[in-house]
Amino acid sequence: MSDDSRPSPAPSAVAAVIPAAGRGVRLGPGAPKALRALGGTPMLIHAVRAMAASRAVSLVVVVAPPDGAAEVRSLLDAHALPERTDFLVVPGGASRQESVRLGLAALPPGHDIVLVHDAARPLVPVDTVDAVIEAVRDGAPAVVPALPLADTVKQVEPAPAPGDPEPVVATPDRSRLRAVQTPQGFDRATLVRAHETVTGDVTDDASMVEQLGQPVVAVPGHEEAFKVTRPLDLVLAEAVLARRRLNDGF
Ligand SMILES: Nc1ccn([C@@H]2O[C@H](COP(=O)(O)OP(=O)(O)OP(=O)(O)O)[C@@H](O)[C@H]2O)c(=O)n1
Ligand SMILES: C[C@](O)(CO)[C@H](O)COP(=O)(O)O
Repeated sequence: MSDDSRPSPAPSAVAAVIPAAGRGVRLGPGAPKALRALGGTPMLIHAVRAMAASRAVSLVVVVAPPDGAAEVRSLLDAHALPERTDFLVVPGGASRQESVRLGLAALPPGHDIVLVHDAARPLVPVDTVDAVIEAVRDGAPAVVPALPLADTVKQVEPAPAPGDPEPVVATPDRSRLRAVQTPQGFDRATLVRAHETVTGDVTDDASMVEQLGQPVVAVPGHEEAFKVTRPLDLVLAEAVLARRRLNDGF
């Protein structure tokens, strides 16, 4: 049989882990951030739909606030979600890293590619999700969606005394810096090893893979994949959603 006549292997199954267990302190007082409304629908539901919008994603694991797993299950039941996707809910931990680890531990066998996506990035477009998956399928152990920076970045030293200005010590070359988003995509075994091995504080999963010495690559991110962190981000998210609804004619 020639190479051309061989059937192509089935593409690896993809699961998405959505850490949604944070309080959202920077957003201000209220319900846990992932449960707050955006366009009348909980932010988490937007994030779940964004992952399930990819036809490659067959399982979504939601990592709920530690005391909110039942509420999250009810929310998933109450909102329309694609039937081709399975959903699991597990309680989260005290840090994002811990929550992702708990989500990974709940993954059944059979999903060789894992996306990790912040509930706090509810509006990531499906093309970005698919671009990350494609890069993992092409052989990268870890993939991040990333954007060039719009601002010049300064490195500072701590202020000599509280309230004093911070001394600027360097201006890194902006052309080589990227602002990194989610979903980050991984070969599952690599991500599991990273979470078993790396113990220090980190702010994203790809940096754990970097610490293993494995390559991480960046694909283009999207401006609508921004993270809802502070109150102004919620205003922007509402505006993006309103624009989408206008464009879609509903
Ligand atoms: N213990 C935690 C902390 C954070 N997250 C999740 O990690 C993502 C990114 O975190 P961030 O935006 O910092 O959310 P919060 O931790 O909720 O925000 P803050 O730091 O303002 O409290 C969010 O989807 C958040 O729910 C989590 O699952 N478990
Ligand atoms: C994972 C992340 O969204 C990539 O930019 C980011 O690092 C999360 O940071 P946070 O301070 O926990 O929101």
